[in-house]
Amino acid sequence: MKRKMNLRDVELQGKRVFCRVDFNVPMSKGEISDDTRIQAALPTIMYLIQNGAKVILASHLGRPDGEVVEELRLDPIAQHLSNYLEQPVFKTDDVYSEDVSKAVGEVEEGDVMLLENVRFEKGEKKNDEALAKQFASLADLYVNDAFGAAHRAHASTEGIAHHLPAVSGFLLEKEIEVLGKALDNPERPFTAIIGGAKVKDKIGVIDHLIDRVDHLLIGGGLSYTFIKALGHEIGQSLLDEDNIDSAKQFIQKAKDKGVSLHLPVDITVADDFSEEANTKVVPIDEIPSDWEGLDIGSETVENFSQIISDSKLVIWNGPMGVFEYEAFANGTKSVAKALSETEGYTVIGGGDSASAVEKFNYADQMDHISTGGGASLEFMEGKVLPGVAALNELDEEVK
Ligand SMILES: Nc1ncnc2c1ncn2[C@@H]1O[C@H](COP(=O)(O)OP(=O)(O)O)[C@@H](O)[C@H]1O
Ligand SMILES: O=C(OP(=O)(O)O)[C@H](O)COP(=O)(O)O
Repeated sequence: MKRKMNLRDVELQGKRVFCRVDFNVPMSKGEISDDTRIQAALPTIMYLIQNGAKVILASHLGRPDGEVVEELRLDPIAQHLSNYLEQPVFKTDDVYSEDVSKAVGEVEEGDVMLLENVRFEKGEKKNDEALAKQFASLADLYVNDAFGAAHRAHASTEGIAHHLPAVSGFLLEKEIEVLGKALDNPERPFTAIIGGAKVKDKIGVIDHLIDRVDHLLIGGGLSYTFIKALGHEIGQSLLDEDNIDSAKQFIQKAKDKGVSLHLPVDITVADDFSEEANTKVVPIDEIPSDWEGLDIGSETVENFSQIISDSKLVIWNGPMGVFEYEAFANGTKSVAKALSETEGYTVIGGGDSASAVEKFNYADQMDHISTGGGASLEFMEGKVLPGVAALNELDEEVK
């Protein structure tokens, strides 16, 4: 198998480098509320600086849909980044214009420039070839370090790669390596934990993982469709009627393949979807008709924790309950704790699971927390990520 080229494979000294990063960070009142993605891009940016590149960074923020949205300008991000780098970050007011092109011409070795939010341009999301060529005209080399946006075929994530030598940054490379190894050559026992709210969104992941894992643990809102598929009544719990048959098929497929599919055995039910609701823990075949399941119960927590503890590799995507409310956070918190304690390698697949791990202060104890929610889900579904596919390959064969 050939491998994608990375930063170490190319000469950077004096080169103008267009580096796509994912600085799509949560903002609140103009302030960055979580800068994980900015920090995650630092190794690549610092390497470019230290190796004498002229660095032109590009990112999207939010979904401005081809219009200039003042609140989505990247100025606070440029400021924040400049604090980390301890050097100025020159921010342009346009994404692409004659002024931008001129300013780029003045960037010197070791300088860092940040273009305006690429989604202010209509052509970005359309993967417009003219815009991709304009981006390419600014540089000698393209580096993609935006794993969080690698599932998007946009002008700055995919199109540009056809017009310049194109290599991966360190973050993108690590994400692909960790997730790829888990799927292709996992240490065993290999356990996947899938939770969250929507069965529909997780079907592809479950389908792909069931062929690879030893244990599949299912919790959270989507587990009720499985419990229903087993023939139990689930009261007011979340149900995806259209996918009961898929759940049945997965239960059968797991049996056929010898994969241990673990569903909750008990549930924390509530008489209302609120923090103040009355709650109790019941076995899955005793959910009262006017109550709803909002977390996994204590026996399930014990089962899941034991399996996690015995695993060599664990991938987790989706919370076990409505962890935003303290009353229903125990399952998610306990699974996070079990992951923090296992000797196995632990991978958090972005999105809500990553927020939960942060919230409960277990982030430092995880081996890898993906910076991409949608991107890691698509990767775990076995889909090709366009932002990765477009990068150049090295001719040398690797094992
Ligand atoms: N039993 C449940 N009933 C309703 N919602 C739930 C339940 N368990 C988890 N959730 C909700 O699921 C949401 C996350 O779902 P989803 O977007 O599918 O996960 P992810 O972002 O990890 O992929 C959380 O906001 C959580 O409150
Ligand atoms: O935040 C992102 O996605 P994620 O929340 O699924 O990780 C990425 O920056 C992609 O953004 P998009 O879903 O608007 O294309």
